[in-house]
Formats: sequence, structure tokens, C-alpha cells
Amino acid sequence: MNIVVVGTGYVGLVTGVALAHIGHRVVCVDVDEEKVERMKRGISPIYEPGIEPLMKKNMEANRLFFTTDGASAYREADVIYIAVGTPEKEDGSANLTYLKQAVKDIASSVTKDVIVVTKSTVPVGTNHEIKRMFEQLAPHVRIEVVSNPEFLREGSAIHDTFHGDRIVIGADDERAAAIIADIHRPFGIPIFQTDIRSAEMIKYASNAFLATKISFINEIANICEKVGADIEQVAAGMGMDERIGASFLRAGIGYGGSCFPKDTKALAKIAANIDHDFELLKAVIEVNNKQQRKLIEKAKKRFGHLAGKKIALLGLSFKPNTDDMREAPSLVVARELVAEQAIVVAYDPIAMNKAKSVLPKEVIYASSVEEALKDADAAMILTEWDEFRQLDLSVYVKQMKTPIIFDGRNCYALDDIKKYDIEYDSIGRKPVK
Ligand SMILES: NC(=O)C1=CN([C@@H]2O[C@H](COP(=O)(O)OP(=O)(O)OC[C@H]3O[C@@H](n4cnc5c(N)ncnc54)[C@H](O)[C@@H]3O)[C@@H](O)[C@H]2O)C=CC1
Ligand SMILES: O=C(O)[C@H]1O[C@H](OP(=O)(O)OP(=O)(O)OC[C@H]2O[C@@H](n3ccc(=O)[nH]c3=O)[C@H](O)[C@@H]2O)[C@H](O)[C@@H](O)[C@@H]1O
Repeated sequence: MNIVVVGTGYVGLVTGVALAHIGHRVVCVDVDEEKVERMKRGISPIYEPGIEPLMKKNMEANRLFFTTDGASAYREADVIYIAVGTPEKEDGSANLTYLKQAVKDIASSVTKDVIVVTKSTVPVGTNHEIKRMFEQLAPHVRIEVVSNPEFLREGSAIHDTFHGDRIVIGADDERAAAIIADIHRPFGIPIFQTDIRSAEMIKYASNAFLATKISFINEIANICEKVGADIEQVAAGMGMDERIGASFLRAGIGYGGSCFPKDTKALAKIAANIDHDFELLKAVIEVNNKQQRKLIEKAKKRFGHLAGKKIALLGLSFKPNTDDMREAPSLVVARELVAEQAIVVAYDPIAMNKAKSVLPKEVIYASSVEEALKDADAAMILTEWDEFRQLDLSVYVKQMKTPIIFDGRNCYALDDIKKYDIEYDSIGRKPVK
């Protein structure tokens, strides 16, 4: 079975590597020449724990290849996975330009029957549109279209791919569904087969539900602060109920990343297009927008104004173990701080290079936590990297002008903080003064 993966971002590269690892021959195609050159040398274009050794291993075993020559790859393919980006358009809907280009590229090259599997997150109805495009553009061959949405998380993408909860296969054609199920069977993950539209909806509904859990717990955290309850205790107590589940109840400064923000907006837009006002989801988005500004509010309340205050930003990526800056809360926080004329010194263990191209030019970068904290009036923790969680708390006292921490990710136990002369304000917990 010749498998081709189109697009080698987080999803495409991980999919290609994983499919090669379970024994398939996989060619990964990307239009980005520089990326492909690096991958050919075994260098991953994304920071993702565990990916490079797996990449190299499968390249050495002659199962994994990289190319910009899509046409040749598509000609030989039995199955083609599309994993190109579907970013947000200005109106919140999904931009299908890259996807449609990939469809045109495939249609103009294939010479034999092939199954095209859509991994990219696409609005309901898109796979049927892709099928119609193939019928028009490549009438000489039979192209079956299968929806196979992806549920991996950045930072644990390899683990998620090999230990996912389910593989969703949406297909109209039983034969195509069976082939795709066979390809994935070595993962040993439950396969859920359904129709195409339901598969497309499962992806958006899953992300929207997880985002809802986060906004819900953040609202509870905001109330906890006012009534003197502790969100960590509340979430632990709630999570023990299996119907609720313990995961995705971590209160913080809101969700970011390349998917929750765009997919929640896209689903609200899908609903609006059929005259359904998805009020709940709109509130989830609004709560998240407000939550991302939470530390700024706390700091303004504490200091009165932030002009001239030196603020250390710890953590810039939207979550730990990734260098992805897309929709990271740090973007909102840094912009606001700069607008308030604060002096912003930022540090992130991995995302600093990417951050430099997207954060305001006024931001100063430190090469260590210690350097960022040096003489700072306050620190804001935006990403719960282990480096911060495991930091000896005396470092704050030693380095800062005034050891005041606004922790947007509840990295420390209140009892540990109390052992030091630190002022600490986190999310949904009593401040320590
Ligand atoms: N990033 C994530 O954690 C997840 C993403 N998804 C979805 O998967 C899709 C891909 O997301 P990412 O991997 O983050 O995207 P990405 O933006 O990191 O990568 C997309 C890649 O596709 C390439 N590309 C674009 N047009 C092409 C073409 N015509 N031919 C060949 N290559 C082409 C680009 O050069 C780029 O390398 C999106 O729909 C996203 O919503 C789904 C689950 C998880
Ligand atoms: O469609 C996608 O792209 C992916 O989106 C998310 O994955 P990802 O964005 O990589 O990361 P998550 O671990 O879900 O975190 C997203 C954001 O939510 C925040 N979060 C997460 C969990 C939580 O309890 N609290 C919380 O604030 C994180 O800090 C982060 O900013 C989903 O978890 C994946 O299943 C999905 O495949």
C-alpha cells in the first residue's frame, strides 16, 4: 500500500511518521522546499517531543520519504491523506484555500483509482464538496473520499497518535472505509465508523466541548476568587464524578493554540450559516477572550498603573512542550502590557524564536528565568513549563525587585509559596500576601 500525506505540519508529519512506524510505506509531500530539505536530513520542522528519533528510524528503514514533487507521489499513491492547514478567515469561517489547492494538485496528477482521506479539520459538507471536485476534475479515475479527523494534541502528539481514545472514519463507501480501517488497525485503537457528515461534526463538537469545559472551569474559578473557595479543590471534587471527568478542568488564563480558538469560531459560523444562533459556544469564546486578560486586570488592580513597571513574562507558547505561538494568551498579555507602557522581559524555554516574530517589538528577551526576573516588579506565569513548576521559589525572592507573582497557570501550591516572602495571586485561589 503506497500512502501519501499532503502537508507536513503538526498533523501531517506526525501522521506520516506514525503510519510508517506501523509498517506502511509513506511519502510526505509539502510545498515548502526548505521544510522538505530539512526533513530529508531527519530534522523536524516542528518542536514535538519524540518525533525526530521516530522520523530517522523510519527513514533509515526505507519506509518514510519526503518530497516537494507532489505529482509523482500522487501518481503512485493508493491512499492520500490531506493534512494541510484550514486556518481562520476574518469572518471566523474556515479558510479552505490550501485544501482546495491540494485537491486540484491531486486531481491533476492521479492516473489510477485512489482513496483520499481528509485529516484537516473541515466544515460539515466539505468532504462531499471535495468528492464533487474530484468528479469534475478527474473523471477518468474513481476517487473515494473519507473523513478521518485528527484528535492529537501538540506537545504529546506522538503519544496521542499511538494511544488515542478513538479513530473516527467517516465514509459513504464501505470498501474505502474498510481499507482505511485496515491501515489504522495496527495502532490497536478503537475505530468508530460513521457517515462523512457525522465524522466532520464529531471533530468540531469535540473541540467545542473541550473549550466549553475550560471556559466553564474558568468562570467557576473567577467566582471562587470572590467567595473564597479554591478552584483546585473544586475541580478535584468535580472531576471525581465519572460523568464529569477530571480532565480539562484546569483553570487558567484561557485556551489558545491553533485549534480551539479557530474551531470554536468556525462551528459558531457553521451554525450561523444555517440560522442557528449557537449562544452557548459564543459565550465560551467570550469568556475565553476575557480570561486571557485576567492577569493584566490583577496587575492593574495591584499597582494602579503599569507604566514603567518591569514585568517578567514566563512562558510564551500556548501550552508547554510546544513552540507553537498561534493564538497564545502571551500575545494578548504582551500587547496589553506594552500598551500600558510596562517594560516587558520575556522568557520561554523553547518558543522564544517563534515569539520574536509575533510579539510586539518592544518586548525584551531574556536567556534564562533568572535573567527575566532580575529586578522585576512582578512576574506573570503564562505557560506551565516544568522549568517554572520545578523552580526553586527562592529564585523569585533573590532576583526580583519585589517578589510579586501573577500565576496564570496555578504552578505552585499555596503552602509552598507561604514559606517564602512572596506575594502570589493565581487563578481561582486565595491570594498570598
Ligand atoms: N495542530 C494540531 O494540533 C491539530 C490540527 N488539526 C487540523 O489539521 C490541519 C493541519 O493543521 P497543522 O498540522 O497544524 O497545519 P500546519 O499549518 O502546521 O501545516 C500545514 C502544512 O501544509 C503545507 N501545505 C499547504 N498547502 C499544501 C499543498 N497544496 N501541498 C502540500 N503541502 C501543502 C504547508 O506548507 C504546511 O507545512 C488543520 O485543519 C488543523 O485544524 C487537527 C488536530 C490537531
Ligand atoms: O484540533 C486540534 O488541533 C487539537 O486541539 C486540542 O489540542 P491542543 O490545542 O494541541 O492542546 P490542548 O492540550 O487541548 O490545550 C489547548 C489549550 O487549552 C488550555 N487548557 C487545556 C486544558 C485545561 O484543563 N485547561 C486549559 O486552559 C491549554 O493551556 C491550551 O492553551 C485538542 O485537545 C486536541 O484533541 C485536538 O486534536
